Amino acid sequence: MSKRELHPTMSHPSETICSMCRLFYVNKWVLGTGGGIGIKQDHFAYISPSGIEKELMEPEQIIKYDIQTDTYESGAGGLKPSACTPLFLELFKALGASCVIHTHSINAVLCSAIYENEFNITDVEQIKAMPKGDGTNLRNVDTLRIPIIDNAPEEQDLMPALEKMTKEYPNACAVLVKRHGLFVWGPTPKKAKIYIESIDYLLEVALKLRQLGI
Ligand SMILES: CSC[C@@H](O)[C@@H](O)C(=O)COP(=O)(O)O
Ligand SMILES: [Zn+2]
Repeated sequence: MSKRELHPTMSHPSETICSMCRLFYVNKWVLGTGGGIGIKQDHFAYISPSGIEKELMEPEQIIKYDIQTDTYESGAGGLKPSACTPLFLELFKALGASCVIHTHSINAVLCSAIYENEFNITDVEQIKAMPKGDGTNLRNVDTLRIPIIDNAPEEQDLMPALEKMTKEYPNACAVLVKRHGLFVWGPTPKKAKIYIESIDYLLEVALKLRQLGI
């Protein structure tokens, strides 16, 4: 993925969504149509379409959703926006995110099953890539906390738990959904990418430390 593809003024959000999904597919984060991305720009949200292989998406298939009117233009082939659209919109509105990434990463699914209500980790260098919520980053000795909410039969049914989470964790940049996956957000696509890469790495470290009994 080139620097240009993550630069808000150099690349269209639809291109950024497609190139990030191709990258995430290699990590097995968006296999079998799972996962998706929403990017907010002005009063529009660019959202991956529902039910298609996310690594094969083309920019013209990305849905342009008007946040003010709650309407959208169908992507090429009459595609609908992701089932995660209400969750993306809520994270834009409640926490000021501009990019939300959803994956079905194996590390996320395993950690969501092992930890009860919150994943937490401290004393790992990569924690320093994570935001504290006040414009600075956490220190390696700080604790990164990621809330965990229960899964639901349909994505829209996750809304009450997501809304509760945004009030209890106003500085959060991620939430795990039990046995489902991970949502990570940031003020730009580039930052959201850095956060999700760091979080997945930290989830894997936690799983391996546990396996080793450390
Ligand atoms: C493998 S189906 C997964 C979906 O139910 C959902 O959780 C998901 O991640 C993607 O939904 P989509 O509507 O295709 O954007
Ligand atoms: Zn999902």
